[in-house]
Amino acid sequence: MFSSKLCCIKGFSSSPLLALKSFTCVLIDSSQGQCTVTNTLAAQCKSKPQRQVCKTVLKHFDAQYSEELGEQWWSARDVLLNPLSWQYGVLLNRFSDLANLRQCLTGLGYTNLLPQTCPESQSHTTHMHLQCFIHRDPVRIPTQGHHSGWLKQYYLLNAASLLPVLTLNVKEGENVLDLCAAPGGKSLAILQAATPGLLHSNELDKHRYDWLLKTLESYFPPTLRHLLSVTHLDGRSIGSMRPGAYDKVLVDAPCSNDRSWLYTPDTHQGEMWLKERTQLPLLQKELLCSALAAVRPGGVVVYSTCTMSRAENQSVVEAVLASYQGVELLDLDQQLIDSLSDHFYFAHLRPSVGQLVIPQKGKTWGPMYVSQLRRIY
Ligand SMILES: C[S@@+](CC[C@H](N)C(=O)[O-])C[C@H]1O[C@@H](n2cnc3c(N)ncnc32)[C@H](O)[C@@H]1O
Repeated sequence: MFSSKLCCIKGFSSSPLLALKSFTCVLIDSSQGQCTVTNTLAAQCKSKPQRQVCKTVLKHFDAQYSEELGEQWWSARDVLLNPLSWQYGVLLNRFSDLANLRQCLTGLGYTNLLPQTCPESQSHTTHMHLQCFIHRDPVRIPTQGHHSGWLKQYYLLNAASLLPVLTLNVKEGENVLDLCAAPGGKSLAILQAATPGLLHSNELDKHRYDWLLKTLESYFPPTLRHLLSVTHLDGRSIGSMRPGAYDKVLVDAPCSNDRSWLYTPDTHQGEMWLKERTQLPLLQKELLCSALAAVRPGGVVVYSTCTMSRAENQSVVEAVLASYQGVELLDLDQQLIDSLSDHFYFAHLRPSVGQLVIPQKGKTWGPMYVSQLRRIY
């Protein structure tokens, strides 16, 4: 029987998302560097009810993904239908007081996703600052609450979300646009990887824009906030408003989020989403074109989604490449792919445009699609 650990950071409330039956609670006092296993906390932890799979969405996925991904879909499906097997990444905040947190995580069996020594010859130097701890088991530590004037120590995420940021490979002083930024996980990861000259994080939805502001405030020190610009605009207009203004642009596009759609609370909502799904590729193409207009000649645009859908991934990139002059498709860095292959399963794509991480047993990260384009002129 699988057994999972739940960590409680002293002084912060815990909010476990999974059923408690098979949990061991772990108390971390990171200021002392001690990790104490205790079952007494179990009684204090309240679980959320198990989520129900939406049969309408599952049926749709079965038809589409078995055709697009073949056997790979059926093994991804097993993981998606078993939330108790899901892994969670812990992205450390280099601006916070980390005290002995690294040591505690290591003591609990966490390892760093990215190598921390990077020979000169390697092109991906952004690995150096970015520290994401992962566990081979479905261990989840609690999120930290917002306290004004205090910087959070870590951000929980699907570790495959770092692939677009690693591909963007932001260098010190570069001007970067995160076109669809809320709730802010990737903006935050960009700021961990390097200190840009400017990070412009944009979000269309007002509620999510407020959430984005809060994320940045919780993780980034006031002394460096002049490096940030946060806007509430339609990303489709930024290309014409600020042509050629950025060295790098990330388009983490609105998409059919396979993981959460599968757990749509009611069938009617599921049906609505599946209808809306057909509209997404047009929006995604417009956002990608806007990003290409916003990047300088020679600059790089990374397009990403958290769906496995070919129509929202390869087909969007192919359509933009066919219609937009002076743009080329770049392969993702092979050293990066190789270094992540121990943890991520990269799907075999047809056509092979970009890279797609899909969940598999023991490597439950993803879905995450990433492709990289360069504006030539
Ligand atoms: C996949 S989410 C982004 C996640 C974010 N990058 C992160 O890592 O936390 C896509 C976001 O795009 C926003 N969005 C949708 N349409 C948009 C548009 N036209 N312009 C800008 N943002 C948009 C959505 O509200 C949503 O917050």
